[in-house]
Amino acid sequence: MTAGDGVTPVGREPAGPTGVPVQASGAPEPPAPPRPGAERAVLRLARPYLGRLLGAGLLAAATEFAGLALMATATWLLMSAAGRPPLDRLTVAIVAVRALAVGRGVFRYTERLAGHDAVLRMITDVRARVFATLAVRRDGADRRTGDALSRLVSDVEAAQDLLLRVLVPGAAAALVSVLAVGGAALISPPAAGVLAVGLLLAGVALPALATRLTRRAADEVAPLRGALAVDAVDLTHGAADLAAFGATDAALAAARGRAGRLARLERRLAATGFAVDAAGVLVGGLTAAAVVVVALRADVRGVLVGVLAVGTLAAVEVALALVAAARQRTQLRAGLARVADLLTEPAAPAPATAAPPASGGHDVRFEGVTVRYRAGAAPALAGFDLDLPAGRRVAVVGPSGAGKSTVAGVLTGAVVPTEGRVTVGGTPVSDHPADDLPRLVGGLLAEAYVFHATVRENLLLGRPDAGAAELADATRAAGLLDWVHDQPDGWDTVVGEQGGQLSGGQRQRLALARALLAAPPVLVLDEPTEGLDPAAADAVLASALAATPAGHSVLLISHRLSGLAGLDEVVVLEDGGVAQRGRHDELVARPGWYREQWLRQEAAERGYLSLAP
Ligand SMILES: Nc1ncnc2c1ncn2[C@@H]1O[C@H](COP(=O)(O)OP(=O)(O)OP(=O)(O)O)[C@@H](O)[C@H]1O
Repeated sequence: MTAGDGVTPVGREPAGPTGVPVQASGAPEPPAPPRPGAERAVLRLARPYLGRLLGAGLLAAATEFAGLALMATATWLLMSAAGRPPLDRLTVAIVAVRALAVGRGVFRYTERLAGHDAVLRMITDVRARVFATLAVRRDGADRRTGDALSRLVSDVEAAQDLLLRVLVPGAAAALVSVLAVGGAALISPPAAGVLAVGLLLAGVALPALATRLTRRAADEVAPLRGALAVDAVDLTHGAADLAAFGATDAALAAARGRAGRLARLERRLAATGFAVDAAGVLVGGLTAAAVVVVALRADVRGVLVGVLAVGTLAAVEVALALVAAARQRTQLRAGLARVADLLTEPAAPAPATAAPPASGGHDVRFEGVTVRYRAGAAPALAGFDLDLPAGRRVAVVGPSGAGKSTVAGVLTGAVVPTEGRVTVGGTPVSDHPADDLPRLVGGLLAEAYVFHATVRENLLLGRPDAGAAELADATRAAGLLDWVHDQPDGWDTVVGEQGGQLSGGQRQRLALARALLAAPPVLVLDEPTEGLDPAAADAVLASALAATPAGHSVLLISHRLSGLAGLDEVVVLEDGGVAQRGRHDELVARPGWYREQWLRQEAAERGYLSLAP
């Protein structure tokens, strides 16, 4: 039962690589280089906050400039004070030092406030877009919870860091470097030339070197983190199965291998970072020395030489922020590319036209629907036709893999047909607004999720405004009411994560009750009695059908043929095509898969087979 899991058949695949393809050895394949334009795709979402970001950038530049000016003025003040001049010659400098010290703190504070305000607003948009895309994404690879979580949390933070740690400080450092050269030129143009060279080394050459040295390792980090998040989810959720198959050690070893590789990469990145930082300090010292020599040769004397030396050290330090920004940018590339993959994808299958609302009724029609999940593979559904006018009840049966769940997936919009179309109320499913379709079509889909909440909360998801009587009716129809009454906490019984504190049958009944409570006009029931013994299955199916309001249509997907006698039509699917169709008694009378299977199931369930030799 895989069709309803949300997949995109061939030709509709979303763009871009996802996660880390893991080789049998457990070592991740080298990542594809992040595609260009990822930053642009993310930054496009920052547009509404451009004013705030510009403000933050200017405040950051003001902070750095105040720091630089503070160092230069303080140096001038200290050196001048050593000559014991009259106090009034120092007054302006004293006031300037105080003002710059206070101003720097104020600028820094307001810059952080403005920058974070803009970025947190933008991140909210990014997260909402990423979440919306993940929620409807149709390729199997991205159904991995860990990877999705990693994209939502750490990759999205890359977008935040791109602005706060790369663009804003980078732009501020570049601006202040230019101002520093201008300031030095007022004292000595040749010294300013040397300073410019030093700043170019610190702000251009070193960042380029840092990028070159760390790019490859950095590109591997984000997908590896995603893979580790997948490991964490698999190891936790699959712990019992891994133990049952004696595979725990191998799975742990593979995860440990990835964790070790991540640690090695991060160590390498840190070591390269330290080396580049050390080179930055060296550049600062050498530039200051060269500036002093050139200034002395240019006849600059006394206090101003000291101001130039200290100012140079401070300016180079400001320019070195560009090294940190470049390093950060390199490390963010892969994460940004993973986010951009999702941002550049349509968040949901957009309606082609403004769809007419539910006034079209809820007649359902499948017209030549073909679904092909993979290129070259046989179609899961081939030219499937079905009429399900309002009030009709149809069962789709057939052997495993025949395409039954795919029919349900196409009807609920989870699977997009490769050819043909499905209409509800005359409007193609893909043209119904995403919010409207579940009100028309819904029910119990394959692998229905039961939440870690109370029985009541799980049920109310189907219809939030349901009253006590409606809750009881739906639960009774699903055969779960006695169990609820037997629980000490009754409706407030917590069912555990993924319904883990329920038996398989109880979980299925709870999901069925929720579907019955929701009572959409087109009720899809995909294997509603899975996990129940034959007698219970017959009883539950009968009561569920009886509880469905007249006028509502039912599409029942089932591998059991019992209890179908009351339905208007039974469609037998084989290899994606319709092999037989008719009412139950007609099909039982005719030779074919249905009759054979019916006789076999009847015999097995009545225990006759056990009497066979
Ligand atoms: N998400 C998917 N990706 C690729 N192939 C898929 C996917 N879902 C289903 N298929 C393939 O499509 C075919 C039909 O699958 P489907 O789940 O519709 O069959 P089914 O009749 O419901 O089977 P079952 O009774 O075992 O649940 C199968 O061959 C299956 O392998």
